[in-house]
This record gives sequence, C-alpha cells and structure tokens, in this order.
Amino acid sequence: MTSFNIPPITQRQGFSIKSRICGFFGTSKRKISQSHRVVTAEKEQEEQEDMESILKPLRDGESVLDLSPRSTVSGGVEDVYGEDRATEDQLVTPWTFSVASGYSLLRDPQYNKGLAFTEKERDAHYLCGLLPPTVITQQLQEKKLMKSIREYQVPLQKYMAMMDLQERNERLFYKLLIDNVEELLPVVYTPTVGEACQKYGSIFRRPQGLYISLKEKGKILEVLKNWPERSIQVIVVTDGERILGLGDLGCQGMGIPVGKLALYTALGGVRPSACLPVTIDVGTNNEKLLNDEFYIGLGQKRATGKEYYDLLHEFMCAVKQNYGEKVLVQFEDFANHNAFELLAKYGTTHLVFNDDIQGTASVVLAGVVAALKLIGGILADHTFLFLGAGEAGTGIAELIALEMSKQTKAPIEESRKKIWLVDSKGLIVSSRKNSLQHFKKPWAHDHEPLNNLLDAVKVIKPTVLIGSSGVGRTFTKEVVQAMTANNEKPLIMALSNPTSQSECTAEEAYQWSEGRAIFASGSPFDPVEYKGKVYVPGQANNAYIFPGFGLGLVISGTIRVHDDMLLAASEALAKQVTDENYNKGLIYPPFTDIRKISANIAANVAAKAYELGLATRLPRPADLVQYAESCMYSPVYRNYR
Ligand SMILES: NC(=O)C1=CN([C@@H]2O[C@H](COP(=O)(O)OP(=O)(O)OC[C@H]3O[C@@H](n4cnc5c(N)ncnc54)[C@H](OP(=O)(O)O)[C@@H]3O)[C@@H](O)[C@H]2O)C=CC1
Ligand SMILES: CC(=O)C(=O)O
Ligand SMILES: [Mg+2]
Repeated sequence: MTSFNIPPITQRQGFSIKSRICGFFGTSKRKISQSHRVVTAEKEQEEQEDMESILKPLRDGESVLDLSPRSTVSGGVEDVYGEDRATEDQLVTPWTFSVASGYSLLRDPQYNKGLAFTEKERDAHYLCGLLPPTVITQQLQEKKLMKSIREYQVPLQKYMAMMDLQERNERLFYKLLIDNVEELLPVVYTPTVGEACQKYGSIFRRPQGLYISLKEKGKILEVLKNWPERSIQVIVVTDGERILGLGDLGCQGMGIPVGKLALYTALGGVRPSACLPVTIDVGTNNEKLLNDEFYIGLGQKRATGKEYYDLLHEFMCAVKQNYGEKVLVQFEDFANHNAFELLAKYGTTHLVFNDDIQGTASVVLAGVVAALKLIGGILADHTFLFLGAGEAGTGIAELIALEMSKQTKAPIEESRKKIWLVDSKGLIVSSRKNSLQHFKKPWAHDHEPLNNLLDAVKVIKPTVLIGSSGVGRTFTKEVVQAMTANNEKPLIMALSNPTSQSECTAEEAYQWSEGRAIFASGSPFDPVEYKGKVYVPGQANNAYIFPGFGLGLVISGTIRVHDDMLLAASEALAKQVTDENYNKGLIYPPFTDIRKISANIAANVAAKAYELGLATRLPRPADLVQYAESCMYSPVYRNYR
C-alpha cells in the first residue's frame, strides 16, 4: 500500500479513483494545490512527493490505491476522521478536499453551473442524481433569476439575493450584472451597498474577502497565504473609517471592497479570481457598533499613530512580497487623515491608487470637460466652487487645475485660483492657512472669510458647483437658485453617497433651476419630468473610471501610477459621450456601454504608461483597445472536459 498524507476518501464525499484522476489532470488541478496550502519550500516538496506517490502507480497502470469507503464491522462507514467519536472538548482535523467534481463541484461557485451542466458533464463529473433531470441554458437561468430579483421590493433583499448568487454561481452572477448593469449597479453598489455595510454583521452567512486585524500583526504574510487564490492582480482595501458618506463602519466596511471588486470584474473585465477584497480592522470609533453584541469586528477604539501605520506597512510589504511589484492596491474609503499620507507614502514604492482622491477626480474632470459642450467655454473660463474639501473635493480640484494648466500653459498656482472650496468652517481662505490640513492649503486664496455656502455662491459666482461633503440636502433651493441667477446653464454635481447624503436630488436640481441645470450625482436618480420635458441625470461616480483604469495598469504591467494616467482615463471617458447623450442633458455615457468604455479607458491609460516608460509588458500591443477587450473576463460558462 502506497503511503501518502492525503487521508482516505469517504463515501460522504462521493469521490472515486476516476474523479481523483480527473481532478489532477483536469480543471481542478489548481484547486488541489490550493487546498494543500504551500507555506514553505519544504512543504511544497513534501506535497509534490505525496502527489507523485498517488500519480505514479496510476500512470504505471497499477491499481494499488484503495480509495473506496471502508465499511465497519458494525455497519456504516468508518469514521476515518474521528469526527463521530470526538466529544465536544476533543480536537478534530478540519480536512477538506477541493477536487471540483460531484457534490463539491456544485458547491464551488467558481465552477458551478447549476442546472446548466450538460448530460455529458453530469456523467463525467459525478453529478448524476445530484441535480434534477432538466438541463437549461445560462440565458434561461439568467431570465429566471432576474425575474425573482425583480420580485423583491426591498433593495437590501435584492442585494442579498445577488450576494447569495455570487457565493453559489460566480459566472451567473457576473452574467446578470453585465447584462443588466443599469438595473443591478444600484443593488450591488451605491446606494444599497451602504445599507448592506450598516447591517453587514447580521446579513451575511459566509465571510467574503480577507480580514486583517491588529490580531494578525506580525503574521500578515501568512494571512495572505490563507487566501485560496495566488495570482492576484487587484486588491481593494479599506479600513472602514469613511464608508461612503456614512462614516466609521469599522470591519463592516468589507461590503465596499467586495462591491468595488465585483465592478472590477463586471465593468472592467478583471478575472474574479485575480481580485482580493481586504478589510484592515484596527477597531472602530463608532459607539453604536462597539455596543452591538453582534458586531463582527474588533471591539476596541481605533488604533492610531505608530500602531496603525506599522500594521499598514506590514500589510503593504506582505502584499508586494506575496504578489509582486505589479499588484494594484486600491485604497478605498479611508478617512482623509490617513488617505493622503498612505497614498504619498506608497505611491513611490508600490502600484497604488486612491479611488476617492484620484478615481473621483478623473471621473469629475471627464464630466466637466464633456459638459463644456453644453455650458460653453474652455476649462479656464470657468469658476469652480466645492462644498467639501476632503479627499474627493481636493482631489478633483487638483486634477482640474492640472488639466487647466496643461491646456493654458499657465503655472498650476494660477489655475488653482479659479477653484474655491468650502469646508465645515466656511470658505477656505488665506487667513485660515495656519490651521488648515496640508491638503487644503493650496486652496487658501486671498478673500474675506465667508462661513456658509450660499454666501460663497453669491460672492464667488461659480459656474460649476460640486458637492463632496458627505452631507445630504446642503444644496438648498436658495443655493440652486443663486447658481441659476448667475448662469444660463449651471453645472451642478452632487457627488456624495449614498442617496441619503446627496447634496440635492435630481428633481430638486431641475425644479429649482427651472430645467436649466446640467446635473449629475454620485448615486443614481431616475429621470425627471419637468414642465413636459424629461431630464436624465448622469451618475458622476468613480465606477466609470476605476475598473478601466485598473485594467489598463494590469494589461500593460504598469508598476507605478502617474497623474497623467488619470488625465488619460478622464479624456477617454469624456470622448465616449455622444450627441445622443448630450441631447438628453447627459454628461456621461450610459453604463450599458461600460465594457466598451472601460476598454477605451484601459487602452488610453496603458498607452500613457508605455509613453512614460512605466509599462513592463513588452512588446506594446499595436491595438491597445482590441488588446484590452481581448483580456476581459467573460462570464459565459465554459465546457468541462
Ligand atoms: N461620486 C463619487 O464617485 C464619490 C463620492 N464620494 C462621496 O463624497 C463624500 C465625501 O467624501 P470624502 O471627500 O472622501 O470625505 P472627507 O471626509 O475627506 O471630506 C469631507 C469634507 O466635507 C466637509 N464637510 C463636512 N460637513 C460639512 C458641512 N456641513 N458643510 C460643509 N462642508 C462639510 C469636511 O469639512 P472639514 O474638513 O472641515 O471636516 C471635509 O472637508 C462622501 O459622501 C463620499 O461618498 C467620494 C468619493 C467618490
Ligand atoms: C463612490 C465612492 O468611492 C465613495 O462614495 O466613496
Ligand atoms: Mg469610495
């Protein structure tokens, strides 16, 4: 009898020699090696020897392995794991097998096709009897699921149905999301994802993503190795401190990286197995969560200072060590007192991107540039006023100033003078300079102090008003009317998420401006009918940018992000707006075309990376749009041998 470490296989797991062979040589080869996690070179060699000890006799035509279940004298099946005999205080070994066939194939979201398994596949993969007899197409599965999702009246129920699907049948999940993007984006993303995060602890049955808490300090590399996939290309990481405009949701912020990465795949075509959602848990300052006995995170106040930065540093080093130089780390929904510092610190050593600062900047610049067709002039002809001077506000302001300077050849300090920001203390002016956070200082222009938005609108007379405060209903009727009094077509962007935090609704913007506003918002609003005309609001959300931007970095093997790549992404997005879109008052193309849009963004970003000498995938593909499209993940089922 050949000895090997893999324990004998039980009847309960439903395998046979045939399925083991099929597993090793077929689709599940990778799964086998993952389930026996390689931690050291020694262990890897040991595992290879184990594997060889199984495979060699089989290659040699020997039938020496007795993998059939062993019956016991008293009847039944031998309790090989000691599970049946172990009392509650005894230890048992949590053996699992990941060979994707039979029952486990149906439970593997990556390979499961449900009723769409063909007769041949059912026979070859030990599925007979595990499924009802009917065989249906993926299209019919999609139709059935969309019907049942539409029957839910409560958005959170739709969200949970989608998450259940993602955990059950990944390809079908992405097929639904891609084919019904405008309908399902508000379900898996803003606004519903905000509510899901608020209730995250209670709505989830299975954990998603990787949790790295202070408890993992000193062993983050090991934790990364627990993740079942190795070839990671994109990580979205949050510490949960500023989840949308909902504040500190601690560990429950996990819904955001999970949702963003679902969009990386659906909108940008990055393979799901190459995506890793991470939540860094350093505690929370949210008293409600701290007092909640069902809270899923560390029940302590947030670690700050050295303790915080040491953990983040260990994470960033472990990521590079485990996945290499070209893994993209997207920072998401960190509070601004850490976000700017992390971006500056790791921007020179890692491939990092802050979606809230940079992705938002790129999408808003695209919207403003596109809107020039409707409101007239060039960028430098306009005056910008922001409500909110944090990550989103100052990030957007800086990219607009950069683009303005490139167009006019004026120094960036000159361009910045056309941009004004209001924070919770009022207009940012030079007399406040000493007490301002560093990211606000460039915007401290000479002016008398003004302590509210309405006064600022009346005095500064902006042509473009941008909300990035995270506070809902702050664009009041008076503010919109003041914008309308100064401008034939005021451009108003209410970026704060989710819908409850939007600075105003689409209906308010159109009504209060008597149909003259060009309006876009971070979370979606339905079209509005005003005085017999239908106005379609655009969605100014970084979801237009980050999937294509990330794809561009990945396919070109780029090693560092450069501001010019953000401008390239913005330019590509603005170019996708058609006359048909403009006629409806839209300054963004519809999300239905997002894969084409993402391919164009990816191509423009990759082209810039090659131009800057930051791309490592050589030779440069001649047609980058076609290349980007060819790299995109398709959710259509694959045939199994
Ligand atoms: N549409 C999109 O794609 C995106 C939308 N967002 C949304 O933007 C919002 C802000 O995000 P972010 O910039 O990261 O957050 P930050 O916390 O970094 O910034 C918030 C800013 O708003 C200011 N502010 C808060 N309350 C008021 C108030 N009542 N009046 C005036 N200013 C106020 C703060 O002032 P102070 O500095 O004085 O505290 C701060 O400057 C969130 O709702 C987020 O969801 C973010 C990224 C992308
Ligand atoms: C959209 C986004 O990234 C945010 O609201 O934070
Ligand atoms: Mg965000």
